[in-house]
Amino acid sequence: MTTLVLASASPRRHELLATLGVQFLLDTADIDETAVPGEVPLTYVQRMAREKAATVVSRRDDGFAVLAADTTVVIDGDILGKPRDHFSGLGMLARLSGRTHAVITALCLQRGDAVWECDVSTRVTFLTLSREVCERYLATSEPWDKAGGYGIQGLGGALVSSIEGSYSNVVGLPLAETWQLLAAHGVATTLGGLDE
Ligand SMILES: Cc1cn([C@H]2C[C@H](O)[C@@H](COP(=O)(O)OP(=O)(O)OP(=O)(O)O)O2)c(=O)[nH]c1=O
Repeated sequence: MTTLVLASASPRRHELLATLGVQFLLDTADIDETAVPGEVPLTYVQRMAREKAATVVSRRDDGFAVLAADTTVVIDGDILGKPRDHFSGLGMLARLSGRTHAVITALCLQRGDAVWECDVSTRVTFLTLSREVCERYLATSEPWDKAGGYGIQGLGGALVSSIEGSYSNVVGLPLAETWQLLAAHGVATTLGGLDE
């Protein structure tokens, strides 16, 4: 029997994976999240997820499968990670205001030398935001640990006029694709008690 390890410090990912009803352990991978100059967003998130999984796999023996994910916000081809400070948070919200962006999550499942990957993209459209609204949102604790400087699952949901695609993907772990990835590779065979 394979033990699943979620390589993530994100409380949202912990909660979302627990929602599937699968058993798992937690570990974290501290990797350098700097993008390579010229790296396209999809290549970047895939590389991040792969590096997180590989870091945790290297600490475990063969009886473990490791799941890792990386989520980023993409607008005009640019990667918006977590805001460094108030100024960068303000810049991110100003760029997202009144426009549609993509939220991409890459998933990586690794067991021994075998690596399986998939990625999911959701289109998110923001309301037009006044400077005052941006400032008030940045005064909350929400933006700082989240790609693009907002959390759709919190007050940030009030900034979003519509989404197209997976909601759980925006929060950091697309549930349908995660379930499919785990089931396809025999890591989890029941979904909340239901057979796959
Ligand atoms: C856009 C958006 C992102 N996020 C979060 C999901 C991710 O946790 C985070 C993006 O950073 P990530 O680097 O993907 O993840 P993380 O550093 O939080 O956790 P770990 O690498 O240990 O797994 O942004 C939200 O919670 N809500 C949102 O609406």
